[in-house]
Amino acid sequence: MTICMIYREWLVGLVQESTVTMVNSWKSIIEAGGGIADIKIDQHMRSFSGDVISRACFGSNYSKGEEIFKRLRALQEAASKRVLATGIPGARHLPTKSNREAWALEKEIKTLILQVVKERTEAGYEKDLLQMVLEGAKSSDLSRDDIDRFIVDNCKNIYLAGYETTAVSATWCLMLLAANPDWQERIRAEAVEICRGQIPDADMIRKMKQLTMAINESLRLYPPVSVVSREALKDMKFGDIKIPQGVNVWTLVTTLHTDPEIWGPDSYKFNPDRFANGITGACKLPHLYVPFGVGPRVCLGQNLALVELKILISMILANFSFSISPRYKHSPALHLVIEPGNGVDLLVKKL
Ligand code: HEM
Repeated sequence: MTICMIYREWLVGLVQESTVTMVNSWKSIIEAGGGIADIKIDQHMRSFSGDVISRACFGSNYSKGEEIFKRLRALQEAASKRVLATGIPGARHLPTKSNREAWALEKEIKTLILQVVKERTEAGYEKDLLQMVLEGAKSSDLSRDDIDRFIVDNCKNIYLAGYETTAVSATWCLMLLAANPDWQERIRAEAVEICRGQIPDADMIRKMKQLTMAINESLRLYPPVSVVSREALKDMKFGDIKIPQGVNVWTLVTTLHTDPEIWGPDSYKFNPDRFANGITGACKLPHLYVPFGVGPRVCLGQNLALVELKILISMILANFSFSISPRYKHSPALHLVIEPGNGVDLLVKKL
């Protein structure tokens, strides 16, 4: 067995555990509600993806990982408020109340991460992402302070890149399946036939073609990351447009993903069948579909994210049926990711 396969099995195992926890929590809520429940699903999806990323990152130091991630989430909220609230260059250096709160959180996060690192170094080897970061730091020729910063920054990056994006993707996909019961039924039939009452594993999710098509379509219509950006490292020219060195070029993902020139006249419609022959069959050129970005800086966690989405959604479909609740108000909003402005409310029944 190669190292890659060992890691894949380990990751699939921990996604399965987090999924079972999520599904059991819905079963309890539905039982308490007498067979049906009106659930705002956003927070449940966040707990699921937070659980996966804490375990993937911090292995057996997982409960301390959760503490760190709780503070990172608070920091992320504070940061998005600060950016939206002022917009004044340099304002993030002023000792305002919210800045002081953010600085205190930063300090706590650093202390907690370095505490886990110390425990880990004393306890020995584990196969999690923290271990990979530590080994990356060890093989560099950075100074002690820079090593600490490297470790703290990488742990923060993994969390910020992998938590909200996966949670919001699952939320949008479930909303679309609730609004399209024919597709919900098709994917459920596929999941039930392939899994036969078992928890889906890597082989099973590979066989789930309809589910893959629906996830692709959901990431097309609601890509969590709205902009893929690149800085011009030298003066460049695209056609007639001159781009001076240092300028950031933003590609608007939603615009690319819904252009009728690229996707055809039904570009705003939920139609997973367009992915029946993969991404190349769905649009004019495959690099116009970029939910995970493109090129050498493409998302490092895309395989993990797809495993998470496939195991979670197929398990939910095998255990529950659901429709849109009358409480739901459709209002996609751009915060750090494109998320449902008022959350997603589903009426969920146990099968
Ligand atoms: C559905 C979920 C996810 C979506 C839609 C997503 C999307 C993206 C996008 C659009 C980028 C920028 C790529 C570019 O500039 O070309 C990115 C980068 C990145 N993502 Fe994800 N991501 C997801 C989940 C994850 C997960 C679960 C992890 C980690 C466990 C992760 C780790 C990263 C990292 C480390 C980068 C930076 C790569 C680099 O700069 O070299 N992502 N992601």
